[in-house]
Amino acid sequence: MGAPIDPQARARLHHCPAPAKLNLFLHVTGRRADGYHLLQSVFQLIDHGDTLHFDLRGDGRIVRTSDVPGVPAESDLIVRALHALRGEYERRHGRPPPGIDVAIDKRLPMGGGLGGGSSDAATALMAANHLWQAGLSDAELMVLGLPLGADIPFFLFGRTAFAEGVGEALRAVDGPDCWYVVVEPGVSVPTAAIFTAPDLTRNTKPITISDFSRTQDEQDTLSGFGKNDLQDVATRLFPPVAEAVEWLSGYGAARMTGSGACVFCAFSSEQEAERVRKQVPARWKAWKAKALNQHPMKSLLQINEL
Ligand SMILES: C[C@](O)(CO)[C@H](O)COP(=O)(O)OP(=O)(O)OC[C@H]1O[C@@H](n2ccc(N)nc2=O)[C@H](O)[C@@H]1O
Ligand SMILES: Nc1ncnc2c1ncn2[C@@H]1O[C@H](COP(=O)(O)OP(=O)(O)OP(=O)(O)O)[C@@H](O)[C@H]1O
Repeated sequence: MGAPIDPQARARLHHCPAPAKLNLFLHVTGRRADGYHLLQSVFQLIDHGDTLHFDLRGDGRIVRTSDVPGVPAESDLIVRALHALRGEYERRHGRPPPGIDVAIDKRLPMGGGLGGGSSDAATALMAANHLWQAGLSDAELMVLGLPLGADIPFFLFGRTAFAEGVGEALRAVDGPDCWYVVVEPGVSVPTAAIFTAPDLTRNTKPITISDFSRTQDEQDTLSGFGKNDLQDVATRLFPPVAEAVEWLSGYGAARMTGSGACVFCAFSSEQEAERVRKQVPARWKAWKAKALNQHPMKSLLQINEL
């Protein structure tokens, strides 16, 4: 049995955004002793993603009320993140928190390189921390989230970020003010298959944060900085990804995000992005999205604090 629901506290948070991320570039600079790869990347939030709904329960249970095809509830990163937060709550407060129902409107494709599962988990941590009044700082939530997904700390950080390590060392950078067209090539790319490929580039020379920031100041930011070191392997193993890169490259500096499969290209206006989106061949799903400079949960929670 969880703690009784405080009638003064708000008992629900509906329409919570879990936005996607794009990796504007992604360099593999080495490998850790445990096999995980050291990365350098700029993570950019965009205004397209999943939507989550939370309701407190009186019985202490954590219940996913919607079906996510291919993801059983017990392995869902949302549910696993909520269990981790419940454990931390119990350690701090000496009693379990109230329970919680979570419903998911899933829009982001799995194995898309858009960080969907990690973003869902980060939104769940922010929402439950608020509803349970658990009192964890963002930094403490990041520590809870990192073992579950390398991108979770970024989503909790909630700003355009220069990331190092496996994605946990984050520094805020000014991101571009632009629109993206994102093409879903219709395949799901397992991240592990890309990182274990023998011919993966693993020795890109490390850059500094100012190498990136300087190009943002001086150059046309839409032409793209660096490259995605995972792209050569992913396009070889998954031909639809190669086709999407080739097609979108006809309109600008197109590139894959994360370990794929999705491919994106930046445009300076919504109209230009819409014009290109309309021409995407019908065999692919495609959408446009705006670059965000702050995670929308941050403002939503501030409003709820008032
Ligand atoms: C590549 C990125 O999409 C960049 O945003 C992410 O770092 C991927 O993070 P993720 O989806 O949370 O990846 P995980 O599901 O933890 O990793 C799957 C597998 O990919 C490999 N992996 C992942 C991340 C990393 N930095 N090095 C790796 O070698 C590991 O074999 C791991 O077992
Ligand atoms: N809530 C969730 N949403 C999506 N996938 C989840 C979720 N929980 C667990 N998973 C598992 O995580 C896997 C990767 O999904 P995800 O959408 O995070 O991939 P991705 O977009 O390629 O992410 P990344 O950019 O981090 O590699 C899925 O195949 C699924 O098995």
